[in-house]
Amino acid sequence: KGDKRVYFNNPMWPGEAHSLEVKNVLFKERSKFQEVLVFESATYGKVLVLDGILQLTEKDEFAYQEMIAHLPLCSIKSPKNVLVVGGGDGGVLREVARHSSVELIDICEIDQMVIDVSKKFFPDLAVGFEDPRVHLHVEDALEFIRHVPKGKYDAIIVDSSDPVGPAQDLVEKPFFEMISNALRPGGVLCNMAESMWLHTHLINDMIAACREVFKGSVHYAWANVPTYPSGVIGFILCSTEGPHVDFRNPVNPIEKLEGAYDQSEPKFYNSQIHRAAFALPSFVKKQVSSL
Ligand SMILES: NCCCN[C@H]1CC[C@H](N)CC1
Repeated sequence: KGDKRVYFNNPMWPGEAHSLEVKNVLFKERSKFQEVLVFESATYGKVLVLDGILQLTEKDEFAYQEMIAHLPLCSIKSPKNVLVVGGGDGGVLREVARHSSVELIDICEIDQMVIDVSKKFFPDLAVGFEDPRVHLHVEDALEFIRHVPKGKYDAIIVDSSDPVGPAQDLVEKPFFEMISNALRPGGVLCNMAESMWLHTHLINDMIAACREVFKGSVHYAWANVPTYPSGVIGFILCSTEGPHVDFRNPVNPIEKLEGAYDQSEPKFYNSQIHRAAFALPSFVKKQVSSL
């Protein structure tokens, strides 16, 4: 058939590979941290790839950006101060900005090239940077979080790439301890947590570390994102000791929020999907509860 394809094979998911047909390559350079690739796909719009790992496509990015933002923010009454770690494409910022109670959105992204590339090729995601509440910090999150005053944030969202390379430190206990310190009592963390089909050990290690650090509650949730490996992506939701957070009953339902950018509702997230995200297949329940 002669179509050109990019193959997403990686040692993290041996023996398998997802591929997308390429129409043309739009950008390919090495930043200080990683290779940044943008291509126009045949059927999923433009695609962002970091070190050979698919980060997002225009067609299905909203599933991930909405879930990682609204699962935590709809679980607490009126979030005010929010920190986004990673997320340099701006998609999570776009979703956080839907919450009118939010007054401050700090974002800490290590790679300026990701931000520049998103503004050039993914304007519907980079729109997130235009909100006046957004304060951009281009630096290593490990350094940034070390200097955050105790209890500053109501919610922290870690929109990281895979823990190989720049994001390696973001899945370890010292980082979680600094995150916990930066959250108020009853504050919430939402962390990208890979695939229940592919990353059992990593998920176990992350949940075990979170259970030691976060004395409120720790839950695993998941969503379908067709272009991520195995078609699903997980999230770990944690709350610090203090006012109880019941992640499975959103106290701040999205239905009553109006979009900061347009009046359209989120395209994937809603209160039923919120509840469903915490319903786990039995093999995962057993694995997670046994930790
Ligand atoms: N902000 C774009 C999404 C980044 N999250 C992805 C989740 C799946 C991973 N294999 C790669 C990063």
